[in-house]
Amino acid sequence: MSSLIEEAKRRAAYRAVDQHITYHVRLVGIGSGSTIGYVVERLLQRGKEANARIVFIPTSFQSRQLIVDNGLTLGDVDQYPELDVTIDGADEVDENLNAIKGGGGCHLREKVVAEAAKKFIIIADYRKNAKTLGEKWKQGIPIEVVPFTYTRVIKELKDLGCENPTLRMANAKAGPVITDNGNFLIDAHFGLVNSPGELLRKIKLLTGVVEVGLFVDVADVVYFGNEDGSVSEKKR
Ligand SMILES: O=C[C@H](O)[C@H](O)[C@H](O)COP(=O)(O)O
Repeated sequence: MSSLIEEAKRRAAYRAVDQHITYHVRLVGIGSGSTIGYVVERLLQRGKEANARIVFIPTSFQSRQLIVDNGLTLGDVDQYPELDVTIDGADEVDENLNAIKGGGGCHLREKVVAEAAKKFIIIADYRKNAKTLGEKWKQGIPIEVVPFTYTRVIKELKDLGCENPTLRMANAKAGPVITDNGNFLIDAHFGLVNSPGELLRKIKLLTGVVEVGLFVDVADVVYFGNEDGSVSEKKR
């Protein structure tokens, strides 16, 4: 990954921490993916004392490891159903702050932890900044499904106009990717998504679908790290 992209992720993450993890914040959701690592990096720079009063809620196995390995206090969303702030990455964000998430297959828990927070902040590099969803992210909308339903869901997605729904296959294992929740993932290509709310509702109604990687009307603020080293902010 180019250092320009990594630097863009880092700047967006640092800005989000500096602006939103303020003195009175006690419960913080920690997203998943590569960008979120820079959030933890920034938190650690603030020193032990600043983090000691905060409980961190993970959104995946990876995010849980990140919290534990860096000596932060771990909680879970079943103990804390209402959080102050959640910060997370995204695969693409449109001009209305709707997002595609789940490139790493974590979108079920990510959505729960995002919706639990009073403020949901997305951090991303410039490659993810789009006018319309589907413009830049070409890997489809991630959909978590109960394993035995996947051929049914694939058929129903085709009936909804999906171009090429594909069962996500693992790289270092034979067979499909298994999510943290023991489910399968389907990546569903719908081209440009002009009405993400409508599409989300249609997919979510398919029997066997556990969660869809469309985050509609959830984000409050998005920070994009730009190529020139600046950070842009979009607010709802
Ligand atoms: O399932 C994964 C998550 O939705 C990630 O937040 C998303 O894929 C972005 O990841 P990254 O920061 O690595 O681009």
